[in-house]
Amino acid sequence: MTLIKPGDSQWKDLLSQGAKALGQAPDENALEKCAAFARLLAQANNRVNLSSIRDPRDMAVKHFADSLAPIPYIPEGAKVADIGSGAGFPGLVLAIFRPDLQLTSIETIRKKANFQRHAALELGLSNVKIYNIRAENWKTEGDKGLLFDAVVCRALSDLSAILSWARPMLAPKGQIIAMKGPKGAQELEELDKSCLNDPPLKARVAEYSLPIEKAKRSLVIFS
Ligand SMILES: C[S@@+](CC[C@H](N)C(=O)[O-])C[C@H]1O[C@@H](n2cnc3c(N)ncnc32)[C@H](O)[C@@H]1O
Repeated sequence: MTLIKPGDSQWKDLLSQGAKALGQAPDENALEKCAAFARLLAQANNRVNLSSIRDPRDMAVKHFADSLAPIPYIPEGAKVADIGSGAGFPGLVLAIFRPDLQLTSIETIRKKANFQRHAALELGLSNVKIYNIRAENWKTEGDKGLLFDAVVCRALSDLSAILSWARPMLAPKGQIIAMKGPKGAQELEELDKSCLNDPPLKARVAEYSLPIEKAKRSLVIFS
């Protein structure tokens, strides 16, 4: 196996392959921004613990390519919140691949939110705002009155907690996209269905394969 480094040309090839497997045709500008983001994350992760995914291949596939899975479900020009965004996944990658989106990234741990601010500035991501708050405090501590067409999250919490945090942030007809591992359908099956009332939400599951690794992943989509 050849040695690949975060953000080098082989790393970009891997991400490009992963993006294509998920139906996205990445342009060179998006690939280069992701590469720069990967280099910043790798450097920062040497100093402070921001993410347990450190292997460059895993970064390309499990962080960057996987972050693209919600793209087909997000309408053009949408206002999107990523809650519990950690070091910026999927939010910052969505903002890079979809400059039409207005992306709000919400993360409660200060060092992670600060890293995202640094990365967004370095990468010139003018469509991103980062809030170091808890998602459930959006209405009081966030941008008052701003509601979202889509609230996405990955590896955040169980579905009932996600719904309780995301629902108050939704614009009319907004949707919640929870990125889950292989057991999204089972989690939805086990969800207390009273969580889907008032106002009513419909739920569905879209399964996909993590590119290259072929591991099963799922999106639980509430709309
Ligand atoms: C397992 S990490 C996942 C990070 C990122 N979404 C990813 O997939 O790489 C979960 C993140 O959610 C953040 N978090 C947990 N509860 C939160 C809340 N109520 N509001 C905002 N962030 C939260 C944690 O601080 C942590 O960074």
